[in-house]
Amino acid sequence: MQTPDDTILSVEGLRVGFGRGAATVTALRDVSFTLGRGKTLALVGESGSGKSVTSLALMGLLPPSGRILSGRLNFRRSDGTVVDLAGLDAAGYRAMRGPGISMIFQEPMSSLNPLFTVGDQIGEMLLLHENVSSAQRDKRVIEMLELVEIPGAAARAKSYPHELSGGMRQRVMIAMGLICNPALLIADEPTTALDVTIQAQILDLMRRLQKELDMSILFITHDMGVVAEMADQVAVMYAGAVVEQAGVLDLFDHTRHPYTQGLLASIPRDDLVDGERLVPIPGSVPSLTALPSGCAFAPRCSHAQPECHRPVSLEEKASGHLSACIFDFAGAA
Ligand SMILES: Nc1ncnc2c1ncn2[C@@H]1O[C@H](COP(=O)(O)OP(=O)(O)OP(=O)(O)O)[C@@H](O)[C@H]1O
Repeated sequence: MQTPDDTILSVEGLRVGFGRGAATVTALRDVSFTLGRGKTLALVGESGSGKSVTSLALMGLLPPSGRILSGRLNFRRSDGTVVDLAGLDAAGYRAMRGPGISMIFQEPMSSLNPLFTVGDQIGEMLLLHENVSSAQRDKRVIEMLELVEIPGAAARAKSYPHELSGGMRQRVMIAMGLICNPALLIADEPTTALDVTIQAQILDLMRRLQKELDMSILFITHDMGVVAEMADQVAVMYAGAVVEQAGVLDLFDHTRHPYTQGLLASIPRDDLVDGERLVPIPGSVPSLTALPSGCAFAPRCSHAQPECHRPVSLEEKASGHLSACIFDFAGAA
């Protein structure tokens, strides 16, 4: 399939398994989504739906027990050529990380080395990917710390991670993610560990940097409030597959998949009036080793019919709005 010019990433039928032979557990069953150039796609879903495994597969960072079973991960490089990331070897991935795709994680303390200054760690990323002198490296590190609005950047570059607050550490992680000017940034719950004020500042910063650096962002979150603030497009995951993808307004206003409707009905909102209650989705996420046949959400779905136990795939129900439900519920949640 051709990747259109305005698409930076097109994931098609990604399947990832853990373990070997008959004991293989398929964690991603058929993940498909597209991300437009310069846009933010939020990947949303409950815990265990496969968001992190998707991002690790994209980065070539699956643990040794995990492997891509099938699928294409078409990524458009800055020079316009398209590469299938699933076909890269270790050296190919190393070259791609940094200038092509870079990732920031939820918990900076586990990603930063406590024994090195933050300046050294940001600079190391640059040395891995670009042939720069140590003076150029130090200059770029300080410029980067200024870009992520760390006050007293030159002095802060000499700090160790434990000397910084949680919000400042997350800014350092963003600086590390951006120093090689990536075309695509994968942000895995980057603000979950922060309090709401700092979270808002980090989200503002990411939006500003996205515009300035013309970057595409794959934003992983389970927080629909963050989705509403950050995303242009949304892909909703359930039990290792994407069940709905649409533009953010379309997804909120014309929710088509019953699982997404359930997710939206179960989040706290400011506009609930007295007497209105949050409605949790009944039941729990199925085990990957005992998935029902057909639609994996059917056992929890109030609209389920006998035909839901036949295979179902993600299909375009309206322009740019895809849903993996045999019915079409295009109302508000
Ligand atoms: N190393 C592993 N070995 C075996 N199974 C794994 C491994 N890593 C993840 N999985 C399984 O893959 C599935 C998807 O996990 P993943 O971490 O991607 O979910 P998630 O949507 O990111 O959840 P969370 O929001 O809690 O991070 C889960 O069922 C998980 O148990």
